[in-house]
Amino acid sequence: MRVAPSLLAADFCNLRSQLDMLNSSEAFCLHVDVMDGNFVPNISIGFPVIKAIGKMSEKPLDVHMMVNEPGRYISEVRDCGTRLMNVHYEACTHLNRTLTQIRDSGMLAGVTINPATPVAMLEEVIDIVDLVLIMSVNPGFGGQPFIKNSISKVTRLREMLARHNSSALIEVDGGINLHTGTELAKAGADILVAGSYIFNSSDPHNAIHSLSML
Ligand SMILES: O=C(CO)[C@@H](O)[C@H](O)COP(=O)(O)O
Repeated sequence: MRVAPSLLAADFCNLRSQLDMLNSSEAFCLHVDVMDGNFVPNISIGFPVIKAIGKMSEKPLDVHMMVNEPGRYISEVRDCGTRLMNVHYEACTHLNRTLTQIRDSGMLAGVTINPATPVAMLEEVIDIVDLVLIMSVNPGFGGQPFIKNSISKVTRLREMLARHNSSALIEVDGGINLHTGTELAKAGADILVAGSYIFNSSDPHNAIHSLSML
């Protein structure tokens, strides 16, 4: 299993040491949450901080834009050294255009769906995405309980990808631990995003390792 630690749960007073730990871990990429206080109720970090993270990270950045109309920020996200930009289905008026522009900018394009959004809504864009992120909590906060129907959404998405002969990856984010991660692995998830499970652990390195063994 590929593991994407969510930096939202990291100790921002000690970002350098947190990134050193992640650089030497089995993490596949770093998941960076951007919140605008509008699409989601919370506000997190912006481009100057992400750029600094990009300079220190040896892992690719997976930037999750919890922002209305994220297409306005494609060049800023790319200039932070981002490998993959995730935008919400619910936040883009012109989703096809935004995903195409992300790819044209040289990044991989990810589309994200909220817990209440059916997988079927992705049918018309699935051929132009590199990754689908299924939110297994309502976005905006770390530490929330896992929403169980996310598991059957992974199954349905796996079927859709097969029908389209797509190699897009399936990422799941929110309430991930060894138990929920095991269920998601069985359903066909490729990447697990985890915040609290990793950063609240007394041994974050080992927490990443344990998820990577699923
Ligand atoms: O995007 C989000 C929340 O909006 C997530 O990335 C959380 O940060 C995951 O946190 P845990 O549920 O693993 O604590």
